[in-house]
Amino acid sequence: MTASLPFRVGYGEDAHRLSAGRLLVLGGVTVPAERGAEAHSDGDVILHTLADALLSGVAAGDIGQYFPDTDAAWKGLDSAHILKRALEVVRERGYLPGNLALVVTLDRPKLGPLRADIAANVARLCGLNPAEVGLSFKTSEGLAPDHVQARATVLLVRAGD
Ligand SMILES: Nc1ccn([C@@H]2O[C@H](COP(=O)(O)O)[C@@H](O)[C@H]2O)c(=O)n1
Ligand SMILES: C[C@@]1(CO)OP(=O)(O)OP(=O)(O)OC[C@H]1O
Repeated sequence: MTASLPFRVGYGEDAHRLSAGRLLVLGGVTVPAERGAEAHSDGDVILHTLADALLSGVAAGDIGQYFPDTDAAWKGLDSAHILKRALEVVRERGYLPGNLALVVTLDRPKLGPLRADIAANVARLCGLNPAEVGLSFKTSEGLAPDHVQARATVLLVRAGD
């Protein structure tokens, strides 16, 4: 792919069921919670959705193609590795992340007190300033109390511009 466009946009989503005995990891930060995400990996919906958004921005598929959940090698995987691979693909195609807009839907616990920590860690993993990481939290208003979900939009900027 030639980097013909100065900017590209990417979008991603991910959701996991909440279950007892699992850690709740969001943006690489372990959140004190009674339940965590059921998943093949660590179930970090922020990093999964972000990696999918990055890949979609350069039309490079999705994380399931790079890290199939049928492969035992990825069991318990730290999702920072998934994000790292997606960032490499974006760079190989001539782009860099500009800013990120993330939304997490979770009824409990409240995530507001962890907003700065999560944004700082996501920024660090992406090589960005925390001011480039927008993080919104929503409850499902009790409509989906047993899941955690994230959505992300990313701006990609042509490298070297
Ligand atoms: N897990 C969550 C969910 C929401 N918040 C914050 O609560 C406020 C109200 O959210 P609604 O979904 O009821 O509109 C909002 O300020 C969210 O940031 C939260 O901290 N943790
Ligand atoms: C990350 C992978 C691989 O460990 O598994 P999960 O942790 O279950 O996550 P999901 O968001 O369903 O998608 C991608 C998978 O291939």
